[in-house]
Amino acid sequence: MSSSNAVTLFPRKRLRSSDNCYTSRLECGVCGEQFSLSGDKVPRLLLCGHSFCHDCLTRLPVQVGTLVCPMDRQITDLGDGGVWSLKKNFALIELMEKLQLGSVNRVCSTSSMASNESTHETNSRIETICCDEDDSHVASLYCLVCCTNLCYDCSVTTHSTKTLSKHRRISLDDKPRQPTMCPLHQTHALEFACLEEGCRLNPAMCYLCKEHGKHKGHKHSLLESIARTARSTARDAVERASALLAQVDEHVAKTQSVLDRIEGGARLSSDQQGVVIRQQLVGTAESARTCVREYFSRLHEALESQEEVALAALDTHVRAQITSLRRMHDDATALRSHICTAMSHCNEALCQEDCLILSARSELDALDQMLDQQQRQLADRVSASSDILDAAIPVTFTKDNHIHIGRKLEIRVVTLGLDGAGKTTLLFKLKQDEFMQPIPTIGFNVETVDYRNLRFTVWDVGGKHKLRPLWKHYYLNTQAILFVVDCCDTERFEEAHGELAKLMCEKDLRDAVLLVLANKQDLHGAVSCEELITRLNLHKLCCGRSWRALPCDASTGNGLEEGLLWLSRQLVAAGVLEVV
Ligand SMILES: Nc1nc2c(ncn2[C@@H]2O[C@H](COP(=O)(O)OP(=O)(O)OP(=O)(O)O)[C@@H](O)[C@H]2O)c(=O)[nH]1
Ligand SMILES: [Mg+2]
Repeated sequence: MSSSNAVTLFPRKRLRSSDNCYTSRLECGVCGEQFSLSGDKVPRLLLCGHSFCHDCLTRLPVQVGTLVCPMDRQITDLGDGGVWSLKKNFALIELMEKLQLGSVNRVCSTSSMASNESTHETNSRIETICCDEDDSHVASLYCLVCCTNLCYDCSVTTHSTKTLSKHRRISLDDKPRQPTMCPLHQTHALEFACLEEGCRLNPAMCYLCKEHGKHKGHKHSLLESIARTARSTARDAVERASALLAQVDEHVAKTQSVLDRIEGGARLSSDQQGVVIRQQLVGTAESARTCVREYFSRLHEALESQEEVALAALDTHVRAQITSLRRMHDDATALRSHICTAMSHCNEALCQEDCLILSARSELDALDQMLDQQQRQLADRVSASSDILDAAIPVTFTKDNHIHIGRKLEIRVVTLGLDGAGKTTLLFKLKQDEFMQPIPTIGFNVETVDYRNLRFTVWDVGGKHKLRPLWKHYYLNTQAILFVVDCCDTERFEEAHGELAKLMCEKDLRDAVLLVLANKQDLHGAVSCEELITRLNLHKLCCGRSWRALPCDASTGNGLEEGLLWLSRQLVAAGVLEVV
């Protein structure tokens, strides 16, 4: 084999500085080329102890069956076999094998160090072995004769001769592994694995360990088959890990992209001409903050304008009240002066003699009449202006922030429900705090019920079947519906449900709040309010409306106060303010 075809066991680039000291000893002293494990460059020993490659030895001059060492000129007998009869330098070959193994291990350890940088890269480096002929090529074949890793091209070029082309080359995956020798019996390879639990830490053994040594009689298996299983497990794990890694990468990218979208900030991108553009992106967090700020800014503006309207209404009210009070005050002062004048006339008359007082009789009668008249007028004026003569200025706000100034804010309520549910009884309990036995209502009853600074005008309409078509005439401007149900009359729950369902569809009652009164709780057999809610399916029926169901009974009035409070909270902003 020519030197160009010589199998290079140690690609020069792979040798570390510590390996350089071996290099000179692994080179033939004649041609200066590296020894190989076999073939033309295999080292052979002369009797003097020097080694030269087989190729060079065949070129040295043979004199009478002897060779002269080119180093110390000592003579070695060749015998019949010529150069082939010289022993190979096995010590050197073994050293070269060990160095080769060390080189492979270093490749692996380099790969594992790189795993800290990226597990992906690690996987590919473990798989990648360089071609021994050219480091820049990736090996895919292994020559069983030359013991070299080769890429396809180098395999063709280095094995082009007739002899070398017969070398068997196999896929790198099928490359036979070097057997590991037993540390106790160095001539025997580790071929078996001990399966005993106690030998778990160090299960590999050679034939001697198995038959006669410390693993004698232990259960065992072939090291190769166990290693194959372990390798297959490792391969599966690598596959699964790489699939998982892809998922994790995707997840990491996604979380980062969401973070970027939330946080915003500077982004670099390039346009079609490749010019890098810096963009400042607004994150969604900042957009949401802007949205909140804008909403409250609009709300502040609306509230400020509503406040101005309310203050203007209050000022107008106060101005009107003051004007009326001043006029009333002036009138009263003028009246007082009239009365004083009349009094002094009367006092003067009292001092007159009898005949003189007689002549003043008609004048005194007129004065008397005038006093009567003034007294009546004053009483009328005082009763008509009871509101004006109150220094308190109660204010109430509706849900849409409109101001109501004065004692009572009027609320229109309509009481509906089946006949006999207790509507009229409840109305009288509210109005007069009395439990009455009313007759069935034909037509309607109407009463006002004062509650704090609200005045409820309650319309109670008869619930008999033939009267129900009249209910619709009471809907307009109704702010609240009281729907009364007799909780003892469970057989008519379905009928009650049907009537309530119709009410919920009425256009004029769209904005009215609904208070369902579970009445007659004092009677034995009355279902609870919770059960009524379920039986009438109120959550579904009243969905989207401001509604509540409360237990009550008209005999004691239990639950009515709570009902009025709930109504007032629904109808008036900030609840019901106490009159100042
Ligand atoms: N024990 C008890 N009886 C009640 C209660 N509420 C109403 N009643 C009685 O139930 C009956 C019917 O009451 P009404 O108030 O007339 O019923 P209504 O809903 O006005 O009936 P219509 O006017 O026909 O629509 C009367 O005998 C009431 O005394 C209650 O809470 N407890
Ligand atoms: Mg009635």
